[in-house]
Amino acid sequence: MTTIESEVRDGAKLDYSAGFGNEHHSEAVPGALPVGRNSPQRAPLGLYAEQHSATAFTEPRAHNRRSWVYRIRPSAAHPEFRPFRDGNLRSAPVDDGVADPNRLRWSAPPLPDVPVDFVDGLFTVGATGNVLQRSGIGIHWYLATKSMTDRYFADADGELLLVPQLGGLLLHTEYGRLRVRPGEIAVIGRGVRFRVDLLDGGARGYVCENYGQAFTLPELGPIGANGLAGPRDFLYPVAAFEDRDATVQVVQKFGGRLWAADYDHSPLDVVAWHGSHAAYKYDTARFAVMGTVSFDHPDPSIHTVLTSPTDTPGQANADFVIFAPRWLVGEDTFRPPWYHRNVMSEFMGLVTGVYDAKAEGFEPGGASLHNMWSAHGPDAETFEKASAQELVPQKIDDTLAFMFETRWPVVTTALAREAPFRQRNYDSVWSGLRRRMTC
Ligand SMILES: O=C(O)Cc1cc(O)ccc1O
Ligand SMILES: [Fe+2]
Repeated sequence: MTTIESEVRDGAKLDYSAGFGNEHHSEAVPGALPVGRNSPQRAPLGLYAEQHSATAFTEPRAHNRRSWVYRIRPSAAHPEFRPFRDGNLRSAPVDDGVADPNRLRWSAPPLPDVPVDFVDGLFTVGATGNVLQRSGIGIHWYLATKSMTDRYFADADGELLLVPQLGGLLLHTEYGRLRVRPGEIAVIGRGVRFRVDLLDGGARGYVCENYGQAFTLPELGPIGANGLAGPRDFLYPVAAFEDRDATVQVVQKFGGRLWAADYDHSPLDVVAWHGSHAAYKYDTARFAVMGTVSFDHPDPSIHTVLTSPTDTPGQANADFVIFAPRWLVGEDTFRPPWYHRNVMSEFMGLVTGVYDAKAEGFEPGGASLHNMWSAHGPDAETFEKASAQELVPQKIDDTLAFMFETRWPVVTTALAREAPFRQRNYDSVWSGLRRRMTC
Protein backbone atom coordinates (compact mmCIF):
# COMPACT_ATOMS: atom_id res chain seq x y z
CA MET A 1 0.00 0.00 0.00
CA THR A 2 1.19 3.57 -0.66
CA THR A 3 0.22 6.07 2.04
CA ILE A 4 -2.64 4.99 4.23
CA GLU A 5 -5.11 7.28 5.89
CA SER A 6 -7.67 5.76 8.22
CA GLU A 7 -11.02 7.26 9.05
CA VAL A 8 -13.23 6.14 11.90
CA ARG A 9 -16.76 7.45 11.56
CA ASP A 10 -20.18 6.14 12.41
CA GLY A 11 -18.45 3.35 14.33
CA ALA A 12 -16.78 1.96 11.21
CA LYS A 13 -13.15 2.25 10.16
CA LEU A 14 -12.21 2.72 6.53
CA ASP A 15 -8.66 2.84 5.16
CA TYR A 16 -7.68 4.90 2.16
CA SER A 17 -4.65 5.13 -0.08
CA ALA A 18 -3.66 8.78 -0.48
CA GLY A 19 -2.37 10.75 -3.46
CA PHE A 20 -3.99 12.19 -6.57
CA GLY A 21 -3.19 10.14 -9.69
CA ASN A 22 -0.72 7.91 -7.82
CA GLU A 23 0.07 4.35 -8.82
CA HIS A 24 -2.00 2.96 -5.96
CA HIS A 25 -1.84 -0.71 -5.02
CA SER A 26 -3.95 -2.69 -2.63
CA GLU A 27 -4.90 -6.26 -1.83
CA ALA A 28 -7.80 -7.41 0.33
CA VAL A 29 -6.25 -10.88 0.67
CA PRO A 30 -2.48 -11.16 1.22
CA GLY A 31 -0.72 -12.42 -1.89
CA ALA A 32 -3.55 -11.53 -4.31
CA LEU A 33 -1.52 -8.88 -6.12
CA PRO A 34 1.15 -10.22 -8.50
CA VAL A 35 4.58 -8.71 -8.00
CA GLY A 36 6.78 -7.62 -10.89
CA ARG A 37 4.29 -8.33 -13.68
CA ASN A 38 0.66 -7.60 -14.45
CA SER A 39 -0.46 -10.75 -16.18
CA PRO A 40 1.32 -13.88 -14.93
CA GLN A 41 0.45 -17.20 -16.57
CA ARG A 42 -1.70 -17.98 -13.54
CA ALA A 43 -2.72 -14.99 -11.45
CA PRO A 44 -2.42 -15.48 -7.65
CA LEU A 45 -5.20 -17.28 -5.73
CA GLY A 46 -6.90 -18.37 -8.97
CA LEU A 47 -8.02 -14.80 -9.72
CA TYR A 48 -8.54 -13.39 -13.22
CA ALA A 49 -6.33 -10.47 -14.30
CA GLU A 50 -8.04 -7.64 -16.19
CA GLN A 51 -6.92 -4.20 -17.34
CA HIS A 52 -9.17 -1.12 -17.17
CA SER A 53 -7.94 1.42 -19.71
CA ALA A 54 -9.44 4.83 -18.96
CA THR A 55 -7.16 6.54 -21.47
CA ALA A 56 -5.89 5.38 -24.87
CA PHE A 57 -2.80 3.19 -24.45
CA THR A 58 -0.69 5.85 -26.12
CA GLU A 59 -1.76 8.95 -24.17
CA PRO A 60 1.09 10.84 -22.50
CA ARG A 61 2.15 9.51 -19.12
CA ALA A 62 1.07 12.77 -17.43
CA HIS A 63 -2.57 11.93 -17.92
CA ASN A 64 -2.57 8.22 -18.77
CA ARG A 65 -4.99 6.37 -16.45
CA ARG A 66 -5.26 2.63 -16.24
CA SER A 67 -5.57 -0.01 -13.55
CA TRP A 68 -5.02 -3.74 -13.27
CA VAL A 69 -7.60 -5.64 -11.26
CA TYR A 70 -7.51 -9.23 -9.95
CA ARG A 71 -11.02 -10.54 -9.64
CA ILE A 72 -13.06 -13.65 -8.91
CA ARG A 73 -14.66 -13.69 -12.37
CA PRO A 74 -13.58 -11.69 -15.41
CA SER A 75 -15.95 -8.83 -16.25
CA ALA A 76 -16.53 -10.48 -19.62
CA ALA A 77 -18.65 -13.19 -17.96
CA HIS A 78 -22.03 -11.49 -18.24
CA PRO A 79 -25.28 -11.87 -20.20
CA GLU A 80 -26.79 -9.44 -22.71
CA PHE A 81 -27.58 -5.84 -21.71
CA ARG A 82 -31.06 -4.70 -22.71
CA PRO A 83 -32.46 -1.14 -22.87
CA PHE A 84 -33.68 0.03 -19.48
CA ARG A 85 -35.87 2.94 -18.40
CA ASP A 86 -34.07 6.29 -18.40
CA GLY A 87 -36.29 7.83 -15.70
CA ASN A 88 -35.30 11.49 -15.29
CA LEU A 89 -31.78 10.98 -16.61
CA ARG A 90 -30.83 12.75 -19.87
CA SER A 91 -27.66 13.16 -21.90
CA ALA A 92 -26.16 15.52 -24.45
CA PRO A 93 -27.44 16.20 -26.98
CA VAL A 94 -30.67 16.63 -24.99
CA ASP A 95 -33.66 15.65 -27.18
CA ASP A 96 -36.00 18.28 -25.77
CA GLY A 97 -33.23 20.68 -24.80
CA VAL A 98 -33.16 24.46 -24.94
CA ALA A 99 -29.95 26.49 -24.93
CA ASP A 100 -31.53 29.23 -22.85
CA PRO A 101 -29.95 32.70 -22.52
CA ASN A 102 -32.00 33.38 -19.38
CA ARG A 103 -30.69 33.21 -15.84
CA LEU A 104 -32.31 30.17 -14.23
CA ARG A 105 -32.62 29.19 -10.59
CA TRP A 106 -34.14 26.27 -8.75
CA SER A 107 -35.09 25.72 -5.11
CA ALA A 108 -33.90 22.48 -3.54
CA PRO A 109 -35.79 19.58 -5.16
CA PRO A 110 -37.72 17.64 -2.51
CA LEU A 111 -36.74 14.06 -1.77
CA PRO A 112 -39.27 11.57 -3.14
CA ASP A 113 -41.77 10.29 -0.57
CA VAL A 114 -41.41 6.73 -1.89
CA PRO A 115 -38.31 4.51 -1.77
CA VAL A 116 -36.02 5.50 -4.67
CA ASP A 117 -32.38 4.52 -5.01
CA PHE A 118 -29.44 6.53 -6.37
CA VAL A 119 -29.89 5.35 -9.98
CA ASP A 120 -33.64 5.88 -10.16
CA GLY A 121 -33.24 9.19 -8.32
CA LEU A 122 -31.00 10.89 -10.92
CA PHE A 123 -32.59 14.07 -12.31
CA THR A 124 -30.92 15.94 -15.14
CA VAL A 125 -30.83 19.73 -15.11
CA GLY A 126 -28.96 20.08 -18.37
CA ALA A 127 -26.11 18.83 -20.49
CA THR A 128 -23.74 20.01 -23.16
CA GLY A 129 -21.48 18.46 -25.76
CA ASN A 130 -22.02 14.95 -26.98
CA VAL A 131 -21.66 11.69 -25.07
CA LEU A 132 -20.68 9.87 -28.24
CA GLN A 133 -17.85 12.33 -28.89
CA ARG A 134 -16.61 12.19 -25.27
CA SER A 135 -17.01 15.93 -24.90
CA GLY A 136 -19.10 18.06 -22.55
CA ILE A 137 -20.89 17.32 -19.29
CA GLY A 138 -24.22 16.27 -17.85
CA ILE A 139 -25.48 18.09 -14.74
CA HIS A 140 -27.77 16.16 -12.42
CA TRP A 141 -29.20 16.03 -8.95
CA TYR A 142 -29.39 12.72 -7.13
CA LEU A 143 -32.42 12.35 -4.85
CA ALA A 144 -32.36 9.03 -3.04
CA THR A 145 -34.38 7.58 -0.19
CA LYS A 146 -33.11 4.00 -0.19
CA SER A 147 -29.85 2.14 -0.60
CA MET A 148 -29.15 0.14 -3.74
CA THR A 149 -29.86 -3.49 -3.03
CA ASP A 150 -29.02 -6.21 -5.53
CA ARG A 151 -28.24 -3.42 -7.97
CA TYR A 152 -25.05 -1.89 -9.35
CA PHE A 153 -24.37 1.02 -11.66
CA ALA A 154 -21.59 2.01 -14.05
CA ASP A 155 -21.33 5.01 -16.35
CA ALA A 156 -19.50 4.35 -19.61
CA ASP A 157 -20.34 7.89 -20.76
CA GLY A 158 -18.29 9.72 -18.17
CA GLU A 159 -16.76 9.92 -14.75
CA LEU A 160 -19.11 11.03 -11.97
CA LEU A 161 -18.21 13.89 -9.65
CA LEU A 162 -20.59 13.67 -6.70
CA VAL A 163 -21.21 16.66 -4.43
CA PRO A 164 -23.30 15.45 -1.46
CA GLN A 165 -25.52 18.13 0.02
CA LEU A 166 -27.78 16.15 2.35
CA GLY A 167 -26.97 12.79 3.93
CA GLY A 168 -23.89 10.63 3.82
CA LEU A 169 -23.11 8.00 1.20
CA LEU A 170 -21.18 4.77 1.43
CA LEU A 171 -19.95 4.06 -2.08
CA HIS A 172 -19.10 0.42 -2.68
CA THR A 173 -16.98 0.44 -5.83
CA GLU A 174 -15.02 -2.18 -7.73
CA TYR A 175 -11.89 -0.70 -6.17
CA GLY A 176 -13.20 -0.59 -2.59
CA ARG A 177 -15.30 1.64 -0.36
CA LEU A 178 -15.51 5.40 0.04
CA ARG A 179 -17.56 7.14 2.68
CA VAL A 180 -18.58 10.67 1.72
CA ARG A 181 -20.50 13.26 3.66
CA PRO A 182 -21.64 16.79 2.77
CA GLY A 183 -18.50 18.93 2.59
CA GLU A 184 -16.66 16.10 0.86
CA ILE A 185 -16.81 15.15 -2.81
CA ALA A 186 -16.23 11.88 -4.63
CA VAL A 187 -15.20 11.08 -8.18
CA ILE A 188 -16.08 7.68 -9.60
CA GLY A 189 -13.94 6.90 -12.62
CA ARG A 190 -15.54 6.29 -15.99
CA GLY A 191 -16.95 2.79 -16.26
CA VAL A 192 -16.31 1.85 -12.60
CA ARG A 193 -19.11 -0.30 -11.17
CA PHE A 194 -20.53 0.76 -7.80
CA ARG A 195 -23.53 0.74 -5.55
CA VAL A 196 -24.66 3.41 -3.12
CA ASP A 197 -25.73 2.87 0.48
CA LEU A 198 -27.40 5.77 2.25
CA LEU A 199 -25.96 6.46 5.69
CA ASP A 200 -28.79 8.70 6.87
CA GLY A 201 -31.93 7.40 5.21
CA GLY A 202 -32.16 10.12 2.56
CA ALA A 203 -29.63 11.80 0.33
CA ARG A 204 -29.51 14.74 -2.05
CA GLY A 205 -26.56 16.01 -4.00
CA TYR A 206 -25.23 17.18 -7.31
CA VAL A 207 -23.48 15.25 -10.07
CA CYS A 208 -21.17 16.50 -12.78
CA GLU A 209 -21.04 13.69 -15.31
CA ASN A 210 -17.82 14.44 -17.14
CA TYR A 211 -17.92 13.08 -20.69
CA GLY A 212 -14.51 14.63 -21.46
CA GLN A 213 -10.96 14.19 -20.22
CA ALA A 214 -10.74 12.94 -16.65
CA PHE A 215 -10.58 15.56 -13.92
CA THR A 216 -7.11 16.51 -12.88
CA LEU A 217 -5.53 19.08 -10.58
CA PRO A 218 -5.18 22.57 -12.06
CA GLU A 219 -1.74 24.02 -12.78
CA LEU A 220 -0.62 26.36 -10.00
CA GLY A 221 1.42 28.80 -12.09
CA PRO A 222 2.89 31.62 -9.99
CA ILE A 223 1.12 30.32 -6.86
CA GLY A 224 3.98 27.83 -6.69
CA ALA A 225 4.17 24.19 -5.68
CA ASN A 226 1.55 24.32 -2.91
CA GLY A 227 -1.91 25.67 -2.28
CA LEU A 228 -5.51 25.00 -3.35
CA ALA A 229 -6.16 21.23 -3.28
CA GLY A 230 -3.11 19.23 -2.17
CA PRO A 231 -2.50 15.94 -4.04
CA ARG A 232 -2.09 13.92 -0.84
CA ASP A 233 -5.60 14.82 0.32
CA PHE A 234 -7.26 12.82 -2.44
CA LEU A 235 -8.15 9.48 -0.89
CA TYR A 236 -8.57 6.30 -2.91
CA PRO A 237 -10.23 3.13 -1.63
CA VAL A 238 -8.34 0.03 -0.61
CA ALA A 239 -9.44 -3.26 -2.14
CA ALA A 240 -12.65 -4.71 -0.66
CA PHE A 241 -14.69 -7.29 -2.50
CA GLU A 242 -18.07 -8.97 -2.48
CA ASP A 243 -17.93 -12.75 -2.94
CA ARG A 244 -21.59 -13.14 -3.66
CA ASP A 245 -23.48 -15.54 -5.93
CA ALA A 246 -26.96 -14.05 -6.33
CA THR A 247 -29.10 -12.56 -9.08
CA VAL A 248 -28.25 -8.88 -9.24
CA GLN A 249 -29.03 -6.17 -11.72
CA VAL A 250 -26.19 -4.25 -13.33
CA VAL A 251 -27.30 -0.97 -14.90
CA GLN A 252 -24.93 0.87 -17.16
CA LYS A 253 -25.23 4.20 -18.90
CA PHE A 254 -23.94 3.88 -22.43
CA GLY A 255 -24.40 6.28 -25.35
CA GLY A 256 -26.81 8.42 -23.37
CA ARG A 257 -29.19 5.60 -22.46
CA LEU A 258 -29.50 3.14 -19.61
CA TRP A 259 -29.03 -0.57 -20.20
CA ALA A 260 -29.44 -3.42 -17.72
CA ALA A 261 -28.39 -7.05 -17.38
CA ASP A 262 -29.02 -9.65 -14.70
CA TYR A 263 -25.76 -11.10 -13.42
CA ASP A 264 -25.48 -14.23 -11.29
CA HIS A 265 -22.79 -12.67 -9.09
CA SER A 266 -21.71 -9.35 -7.67
CA PRO A 267 -19.54 -7.37 -10.11
CA LEU A 268 -17.67 -5.92 -7.11
CA ASP A 269 -15.39 -8.97 -6.93
CA VAL A 270 -11.97 -7.29 -7.24
CA VAL A 271 -9.68 -8.80 -4.60
CA ALA A 272 -6.60 -6.74 -5.47
CA TRP A 273 -5.71 -3.89 -7.80
CA HIS A 274 -3.03 -1.46 -8.76
CA GLY A 275 -3.03 1.61 -10.94
CA SER A 276 -4.31 5.13 -11.35
CA HIS A 277 -7.89 4.68 -12.55
CA ALA A 278 -10.33 4.10 -9.69
CA ALA A 279 -12.48 6.34 -7.52
CA TYR A 280 -11.45 8.91 -4.95
CA LYS A 281 -12.78 11.38 -2.42
CA TYR A 282 -11.69 14.79 -1.18
CA ASP A 283 -12.67 16.84 1.86
CA THR A 284 -13.20 20.47 0.80
CA ALA A 285 -12.19 21.55 4.33
CA ARG A 286 -8.62 20.71 3.25
CA PHE A 287 -8.68 23.24 0.40
CA ALA A 288 -6.07 25.97 1.00
CA VAL A 289 -8.02 28.99 -0.23
CA MET A 290 -6.07 31.77 -1.91
CA GLY A 291 -7.34 35.32 -2.21
CA THR A 292 -6.33 38.94 -2.28
CA VAL A 293 -4.44 40.51 0.61
CA SER A 294 -4.58 43.93 -1.03
CA PHE A 295 -7.55 44.87 -3.20
CA ASP A 296 -10.05 43.64 -5.81
CA HIS A 297 -12.03 40.44 -5.95
CA PRO A 298 -9.98 37.76 -7.76
CA ASP A 299 -11.25 35.69 -10.66
CA PRO A 300 -12.93 32.54 -9.33
CA SER A 301 -10.44 30.30 -11.15
CA ILE A 302 -8.35 30.80 -7.98
CA HIS A 303 -10.82 28.41 -6.29
CA THR A 304 -10.50 25.52 -8.79
CA VAL A 305 -10.31 22.09 -7.16
CA LEU A 306 -10.34 19.95 -10.30
CA THR A 307 -10.35 20.63 -14.00
CA SER A 308 -11.22 18.58 -17.07
CA PRO A 309 -9.12 20.16 -19.82
CA THR A 310 -9.81 20.24 -23.55
CA ASP A 311 -7.38 20.46 -26.43
CA THR A 312 -7.55 24.28 -26.15
CA PRO A 313 -5.38 25.46 -23.27
CA GLY A 314 -7.38 27.22 -20.54
CA GLN A 315 -10.80 26.36 -22.00
CA ALA A 316 -12.04 23.68 -19.64
CA ASN A 317 -14.56 21.05 -20.56
CA ALA A 318 -15.41 21.40 -16.87
CA ASP A 319 -13.92 23.15 -13.88
CA PHE A 320 -15.02 22.24 -10.38
CA VAL A 321 -14.69 25.38 -8.27
CA ILE A 322 -15.55 25.83 -4.58
CA PHE A 323 -16.43 28.90 -2.52
CA ALA A 324 -15.28 27.73 0.89
CA PRO A 325 -14.89 29.54 4.22
CA ARG A 326 -12.25 32.27 3.94
CA TRP A 327 -11.22 35.71 5.14
CA LEU A 328 -12.03 38.78 3.10
CA VAL A 329 -9.62 41.62 3.73
CA GLY A 330 -9.63 43.61 0.48
CA GLU A 331 -9.27 47.35 0.99
CA ASP A 332 -11.32 49.81 -1.09
CA THR A 333 -12.91 46.78 -2.69
CA PHE A 334 -16.41 45.70 -3.58
CA ARG A 335 -15.97 42.34 -1.88
CA PRO A 336 -18.70 40.06 -3.29
CA PRO A 337 -18.38 38.67 -6.83
CA TRP A 338 -18.53 41.47 -9.38
CA TYR A 339 -21.19 41.83 -12.05
CA HIS A 340 -20.22 39.51 -14.81
CA ARG A 341 -20.83 38.29 -18.35
CA ASN A 342 -18.80 35.23 -19.20
CA VAL A 343 -18.18 33.15 -22.31
CA MET A 344 -17.96 30.17 -19.95
CA SER A 345 -21.24 28.78 -18.54
CA GLU A 346 -21.68 28.68 -14.77
CA PHE A 347 -23.85 26.15 -12.95
CA MET A 348 -23.82 26.75 -9.19
CA GLY A 349 -25.00 24.77 -6.20
CA LEU A 350 -24.97 25.39 -2.45
CA VAL A 351 -24.07 22.68 0.04
CA THR A 352 -24.61 24.78 3.14
CA GLY A 353 -24.88 28.35 4.42
CA VAL A 354 -25.30 31.52 2.40
CA TYR A 355 -23.42 32.44 -0.79
CA ASP A 356 -21.87 35.91 -0.66
CA ALA A 357 -23.47 37.11 -3.92
CA LYS A 358 -27.04 36.23 -3.01
CA ALA A 359 -28.68 37.48 0.18
CA GLU A 360 -31.68 35.19 -0.28
CA GLY A 361 -33.25 32.65 -2.63
CA PHE A 362 -30.13 30.62 -3.41
CA GLU A 363 -30.90 27.71 -1.10
CA PRO A 364 -28.80 24.80 0.12
CA GLY A 365 -29.69 21.99 -2.29
CA GLY A 366 -30.87 24.47 -4.92
CA ALA A 367 -29.01 25.60 -8.01
CA SER A 368 -28.55 28.37 -10.55
CA LEU A 369 -27.46 28.36 -14.16
CA HIS A 370 -25.88 31.46 -15.65
CA ASN A 371 -25.37 30.29 -19.17
CA MET A 372 -22.73 31.60 -21.58
CA TRP A 373 -22.84 35.43 -21.66
CA SER A 374 -25.84 35.79 -19.36
CA ALA A 375 -25.47 38.86 -17.14
CA HIS A 376 -25.36 38.07 -13.43
CA GLY A 377 -23.85 39.11 -10.13
CA PRO A 378 -24.95 40.22 -6.68
CA ASP A 379 -28.63 40.71 -6.05
CA ALA A 380 -29.86 44.20 -5.15
CA GLU A 381 -29.74 43.62 -1.39
CA THR A 382 -26.17 42.29 -1.50
CA PHE A 383 -25.07 45.23 -3.64
CA GLU A 384 -26.51 47.77 -1.19
CA LYS A 385 -24.85 46.12 1.79
CA ALA A 386 -21.46 45.56 0.18
CA SER A 387 -21.25 49.11 -1.12
CA ALA A 388 -21.86 50.53 2.35
CA GLN A 389 -20.09 48.05 4.64
CA GLU A 390 -17.11 49.01 6.76
CA LEU A 391 -14.15 47.16 5.27
CA VAL A 392 -12.81 45.45 8.38
CA PRO A 393 -11.40 41.92 7.97
CA GLN A 394 -14.41 39.63 7.60
CA LYS A 395 -14.68 35.85 7.85
CA ILE A 396 -17.02 34.18 5.38
CA ASP A 397 -17.88 31.13 7.46
CA ASP A 398 -20.16 28.10 7.64
CA THR A 399 -20.76 28.05 3.91
CA LEU A 400 -19.87 25.96 0.90
CA ALA A 401 -20.99 26.89 -2.60
CA PHE A 402 -19.57 25.41 -5.77
CA MET A 403 -19.58 25.86 -9.52
CA PHE A 404 -19.42 23.50 -12.47
CA GLU A 405 -18.05 25.78 -15.15
CA THR A 406 -17.85 24.72 -18.79
CA ARG A 407 -16.69 26.25 -22.05
CA TRP A 408 -19.95 25.17 -23.74
CA PRO A 409 -23.49 26.57 -23.39
CA VAL A 410 -25.56 24.28 -21.14
CA VAL A 411 -28.76 22.95 -22.70
CA THR A 412 -31.52 22.52 -20.14
CA THR A 413 -33.96 19.63 -20.07
CA ALA A 414 -37.75 20.06 -20.23
CA LEU A 415 -37.76 18.35 -16.81
CA ALA A 416 -35.72 21.17 -15.29
CA ARG A 417 -37.51 24.00 -17.10
CA GLU A 418 -40.93 22.71 -16.07
CA ALA A 419 -39.99 21.61 -12.55
CA PRO A 420 -42.32 23.01 -9.87
CA PHE A 421 -39.24 23.95 -7.85
CA ARG A 422 -37.88 26.28 -10.58
CA GLN A 423 -37.96 29.88 -9.39
CA ARG A 424 -39.73 31.57 -12.26
CA ASN A 425 -39.18 35.06 -10.87
CA TYR A 426 -35.36 34.79 -10.63
CA ASP A 427 -34.81 37.90 -12.80
CA SER A 428 -36.44 40.02 -10.11
CA VAL A 429 -33.42 39.67 -7.77
CA TRP A 430 -31.72 42.27 -9.96
CA SER A 431 -34.74 44.49 -10.58
CA GLY A 432 -34.14 46.61 -7.47
CA LEU A 433 -30.79 47.81 -8.83
CA ARG A 434 -31.71 51.43 -9.33
CA ARG A 435 -29.85 54.14 -11.19
CA ARG A 436 -27.21 55.61 -8.83
CA MET A 437 -25.20 57.94 -11.07
CA THR A 438 -24.63 61.18 -9.24
CA CYS A 439 -23.83 63.70 -11.97
O1 LIG B 1 -21.32 33.96 -8.51
C1 LIG B 1 -20.84 33.66 -9.61
O2 LIG B 1 -21.33 34.01 -10.66
C2 LIG B 1 -19.52 32.91 -9.63
C3 LIG B 1 -18.40 33.86 -9.51
C4 LIG B 1 -17.74 34.02 -8.32
C5 LIG B 1 -16.74 34.92 -8.18
O3 LIG B 1 -16.12 35.05 -7.01
C6 LIG B 1 -16.36 35.72 -9.25
C7 LIG B 1 -17.01 35.57 -10.46
C8 LIG B 1 -18.01 34.64 -10.60
O4 LIG B 1 -18.62 34.46 -11.78
FE1 LIG C 1 -20.26 34.33 -12.52
